[in-house]
Amino acid sequence: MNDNTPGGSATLAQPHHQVQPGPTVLSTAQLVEALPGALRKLDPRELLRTPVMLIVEIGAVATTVFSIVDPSTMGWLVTVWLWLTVLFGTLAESVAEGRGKAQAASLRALQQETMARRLRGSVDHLRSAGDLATQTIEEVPSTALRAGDLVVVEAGERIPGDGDVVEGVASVDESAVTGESAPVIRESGGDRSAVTGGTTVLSDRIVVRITSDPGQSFVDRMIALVEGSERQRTPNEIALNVLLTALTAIFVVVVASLYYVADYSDAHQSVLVLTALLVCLIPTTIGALLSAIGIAGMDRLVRRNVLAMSGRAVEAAGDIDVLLLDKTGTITYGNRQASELLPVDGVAADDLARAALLASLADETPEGRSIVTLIREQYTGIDASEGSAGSLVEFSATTRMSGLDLPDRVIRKGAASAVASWANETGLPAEQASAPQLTDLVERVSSSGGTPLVVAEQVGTQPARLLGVIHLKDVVKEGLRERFEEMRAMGIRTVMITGDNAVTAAAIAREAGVDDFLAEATPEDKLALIRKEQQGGRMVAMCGDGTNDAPALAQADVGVAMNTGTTAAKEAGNMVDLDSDPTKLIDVVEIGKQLLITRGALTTFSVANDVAKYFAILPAMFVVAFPDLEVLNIMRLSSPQSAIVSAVVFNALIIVLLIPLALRGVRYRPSSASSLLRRNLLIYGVGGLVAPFLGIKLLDLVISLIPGL
Ligand SMILES: Nc1ncnc2c1ncn2[C@@H]1O[C@H](COP(=O)(O)OP(=O)(O)OP(=O)(O)O)[C@@H](O)[C@H]1O
Ligand SMILES: [K+]
Ligand SMILES: [Mg+2]
Repeated sequence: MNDNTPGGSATLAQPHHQVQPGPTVLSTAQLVEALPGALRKLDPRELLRTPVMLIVEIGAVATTVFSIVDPSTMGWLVTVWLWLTVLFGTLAESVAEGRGKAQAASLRALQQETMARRLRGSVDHLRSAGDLATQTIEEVPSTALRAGDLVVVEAGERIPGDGDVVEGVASVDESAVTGESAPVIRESGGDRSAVTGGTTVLSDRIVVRITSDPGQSFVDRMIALVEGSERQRTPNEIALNVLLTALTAIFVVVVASLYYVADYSDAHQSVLVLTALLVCLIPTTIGALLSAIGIAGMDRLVRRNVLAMSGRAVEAAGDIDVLLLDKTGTITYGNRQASELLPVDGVAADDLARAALLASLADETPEGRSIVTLIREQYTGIDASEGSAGSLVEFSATTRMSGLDLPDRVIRKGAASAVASWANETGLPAEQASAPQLTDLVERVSSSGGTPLVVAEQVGTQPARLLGVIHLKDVVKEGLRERFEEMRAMGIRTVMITGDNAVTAAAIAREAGVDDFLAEATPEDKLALIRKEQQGGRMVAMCGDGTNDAPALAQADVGVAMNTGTTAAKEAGNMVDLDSDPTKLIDVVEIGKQLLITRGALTTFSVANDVAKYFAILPAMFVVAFPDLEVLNIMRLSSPQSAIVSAVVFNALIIVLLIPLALRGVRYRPSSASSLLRRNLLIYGVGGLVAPFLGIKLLDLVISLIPGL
């Protein structure tokens, strides 16, 4: 299993795969499907979230009562169209939600109950008792699994729940979740240990520690996400909603006082006319489409295989200044494999091999296992039986070393600087800890982009001896350079952060085409770098895959975890990229910007529209009482009644016409914020002012043909 199969999916060469373009018009099927949901949303308690639409509904109730008491053609026309206005609003939201339904249905198929083979006892207890997979096994339904349970999964079986591989290596078919058919490697110890419930093991046998309780799995969260049921409104969206509500409240007061003013000046206005006026003046267009815009933004991300757990992060992505990327597993495929052993002068190759083997026998990381494989293949006959008497010193990202403590000696392997300072502590003089020959070997490996692990041994209480270097190789993912260039054009600086040494980091940074790098970084350093950037007022995105990236992923404004990464990383970030493609951030940024622009454009359009409608209705209402208002009657509509009905109909139709735009998003082209603003004000502001004049005039020509108007 230790071949060089990329750990990520193989989709990197074609980052924009399978993105269906959004609809340009609504299909009848879509509308019919969305209708039941739209009707349910007419419940006033649901409408409380969008007070603008609640006011329209109250208005519709008022005109219904009015029309029953005092029936007229105009009364019923206004009433019907007011109800349609509310319905079009709920329909927009329902259509937006509907787009995720098919995907949710296929995800639900992954949740079917399977039998799981659960091990009795804790992992440590089982491990000390021998091979995990031969322990007592009980069959339980997958729904009975709880976080902490251990299960065995073999080739051909479905993984019964989310978890981390604690023993073994397997190739896994994750296509049901990621849509990518190439199998991925999942293995214990490293950053590729997380498995998703519902995916299938293709080869070998793994022991998985379940990490989620029923109902809280990754697939559960995905379903909630694509259905939009868990959508939290973002601070921006809430602020805009408050603004729209305030505007609505002002118009309610204005129109109510108009009732008295009109009465006083003998130009009495009916509840019907005033309600129609109110609905035309309040920002119904954006009120109706606001929620659909947000849902559609999340949906566009899902279509690009990115799961955003928070809408706030999607909006933040629109303003990103810096992108930090972990190296191993993010920029590279994360399959660091031992490729050669390089002993220093005076050390026999077999002695280095034995020490390296001893230091790796119990090392469950992919690096450790690949060292064992290499030595077993190339240095046959090395005896490492004494290893069983030793105790493992596990690798940690903080010490950057691992090894074995034997009764008579201690063996360490790890990052050159870490091993050098350890050797120094055992009494090895500093100049010997960085002897020129060893430094040469380290340089040689590093400058090729490889990771050097220095191997050292301390016998008794003597100073440690440095034996040589293990060359770990990793492969940079394809197509990164062009995409990082695109980011540069968008004004985003890319910085690679790695626990590796500076020379390796520089080589990989050059190959991948990032702007800058930070080497020998501990998890704390990664976190500190993000804080520093944020304190400088910059918005930071972070892409990572490892448990050691988790704090940084949590701190970043946008934290994108690779799907190949650990459970800890996926839980810490606010997005997961199912394709494990760090350059996917470009799409995330574009969608974030597009979301903000679409909301701004439709708000501008909505308000401009309402201003224009004022000129259609007010002259019509008062022209009989005040003939002087004739100068304002620039639209020359056929009758006051027809004018009012036309305005109400236009107000409702414009919502339906704009649903496709709300769902698809306003087109985003990289350009400066100010030119974007200018362009949008021009199109949506001026467009919003002109549209009602044309629309209402045309409607009036038709509506005036109706008898009684
Ligand atoms: N199994 C291991 N035993 C000893 N040392 C290791 C082992 N694995 C990695 N190292 C050393 O520790 C350093 C840090 O490794 P780690 O996987 O934490 O990197 P990182 O911080 O995630 O950065 P990146 O993923 O970007 O390379 C490596 O560069 C390597 O020198
Ligand atoms: K309106
Ligand atoms: Mg890593």
